[in-house]
Amino acid sequence: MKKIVTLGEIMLRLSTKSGERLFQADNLLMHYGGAEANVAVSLSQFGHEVKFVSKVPSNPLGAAVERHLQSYGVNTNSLIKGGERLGTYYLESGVGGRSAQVTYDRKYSSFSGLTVEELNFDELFQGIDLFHVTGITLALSQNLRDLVLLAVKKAKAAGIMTSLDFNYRASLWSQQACSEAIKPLLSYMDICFCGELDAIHLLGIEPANDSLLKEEKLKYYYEKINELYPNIQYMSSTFRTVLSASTNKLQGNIYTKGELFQSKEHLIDHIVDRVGGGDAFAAGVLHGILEKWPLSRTISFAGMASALKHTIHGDCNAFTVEEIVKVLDNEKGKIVR
Ligand SMILES: O=C(O)C(=O)C[C@H](O)[C@H](O)CO
Repeated sequence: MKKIVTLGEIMLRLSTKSGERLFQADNLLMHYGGAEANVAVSLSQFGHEVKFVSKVPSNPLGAAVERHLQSYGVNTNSLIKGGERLGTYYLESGVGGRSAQVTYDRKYSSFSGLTVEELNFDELFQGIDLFHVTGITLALSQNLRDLVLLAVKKAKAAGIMTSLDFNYRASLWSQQACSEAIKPLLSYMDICFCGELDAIHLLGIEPANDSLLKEEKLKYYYEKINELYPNIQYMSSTFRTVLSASTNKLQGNIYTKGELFQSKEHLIDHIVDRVGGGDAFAAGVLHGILEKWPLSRTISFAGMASALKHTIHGDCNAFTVEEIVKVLDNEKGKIVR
């Protein structure tokens, strides 16, 4: 069991039933989610001691978020109470060729107002093995950009492994602004979740030769990123092919020291909910790295963790290591007795 801190925003998610536009809905389904919270939940399900750091309002919604996290075993002692409101997002579910649509309503949230003065990183990072953040937090306010930069510097100085999921969200900010905020973090990161589009549009890397296979292209991008930021130990991403809103193909990739390891390509049909699939994947990768598993096993586990997430409602993955490994060993379709 390792000790982990993740920091980010958790929101109320309100989603339409399948087959309904947002403006038609008279009933919305409630869940709680946020990239870093989703990773915290997964890693807690994997048996780690995980602290989620955030700020939520001091009202029944803030209390509900806390109970949600606690129900998955996440430590909420560093959940600060205060500020104006819980960020919210609306999800119009996709069907067939119509993809899902997210509408954020998160301005002036309690989390976006969180400042450096409210946290004591020296205390927070004591005995911690891994600190995980995502680019979403950087998009929310200047104080959060300052806070994340300070946090990763402090984590690195304390010898803690650091991880960043780029998680670019176009509706929150421009590529230019994201690029400016992300680059200063990269000299302090050990693990990065990023792919081809991040390399080109956020890090300014020259596009790979089009004649290359997609694996060769990814290796090219990771090599180029490593030339700029040699301290990054692992880079990871998924290849996703969207066949329809309910059928995707997904394959995991992890790269280290010039070598790329891949999971099998999962055909995920009958998708129940794909939100949080990337976070389930990231948590799987982080678990394998923390447990010093061979990277071939790490990436198979992460790919399967993500595939399983697509079968359940909400943003969080709710599978244990044993359950994921059992499906990996057993593959699908068989009755588990
Ligand atoms: O989109 C966001 O900002 C979220 O954090 C909501 C979701 O939980 C997240 O996108 C899933 O990765």
